Amino acid sequence: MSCAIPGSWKPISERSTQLLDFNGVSISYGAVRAVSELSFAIEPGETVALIGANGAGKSSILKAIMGIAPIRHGSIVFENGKLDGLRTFQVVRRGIGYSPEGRRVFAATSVIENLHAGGHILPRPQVPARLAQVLDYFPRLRERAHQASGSLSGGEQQMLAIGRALMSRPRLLLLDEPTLGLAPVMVQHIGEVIRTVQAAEGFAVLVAEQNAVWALKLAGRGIVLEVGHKKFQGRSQELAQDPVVRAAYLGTD
Ligand SMILES: Nc1ncnc2c1ncn2[C@@H]1O[C@H](COP(=O)(O)OP(=O)(O)OP(=O)(O)O)[C@@H](O)[C@H]1O
Repeated sequence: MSCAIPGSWKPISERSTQLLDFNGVSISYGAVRAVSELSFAIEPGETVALIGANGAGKSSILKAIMGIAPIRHGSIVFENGKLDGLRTFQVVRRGIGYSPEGRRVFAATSVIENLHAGGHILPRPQVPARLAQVLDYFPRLRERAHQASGSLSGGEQQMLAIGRALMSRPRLLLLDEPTLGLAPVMVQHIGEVIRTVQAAEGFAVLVAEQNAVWALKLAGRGIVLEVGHKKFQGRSQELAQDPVVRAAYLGTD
């Protein structure tokens, strides 16, 4: 097994400004082991891509951070506080936003109501300003503010899911398969919006994606997973040029 570890990648003990420390974490669903003793860290403001085939464990990692998937071993530390055992709303309160796989917008309620749901941890007086800011980031959502969310296109629902996650002003944004099922033009647009908002707000992003080409363009670093194990990690450019990674995960050789 080859593993690209660039010079800039330092062991956790040598880092000073770590935002998230995912440390030796195993995730199991009954007898099914989804992730085995996996470790990685995220620094403030950076974007990290989790890539790998179906069932590699990408979603489970995000769900474990959000307190949705069960952690069997290891610990998850965010800004020096353990997340283990916290419920999802408590994780959001700590500063992590989550856009789940499949968007999971509340279909019968309006765009505005969905966004309000994402902002429930904010002090009430701050909600209108944050709502206006998120609608500035996504003008299409402003145009559709009072429309039922279930009537939006797939791309618009994805924007809504990201906008809802942004409402809580996260310092780490988790995105699960944000390009799934979207047309190429929308895939590109979603990437541009994420980059623009991130530049404005400075949060870090952890994105789980099967579209490895897109994810490695968005992210500075990538972690390639195979059945719950880290197979490769490195700077995105290096991974994108690695012949083994290209053949196995990028559909190129
Ligand atoms: N709720 C669950 N109950 C039992 N097994 C599960 C559950 N969720 C995930 N798994 C299993 O855990 C493993 C990892 O799944 P996970 O969804 O994390 O992978 P993934 O890389 O995100 O794949 P996908 O892109 O298909 O979502 C798979 O073998 C999957 O079948």
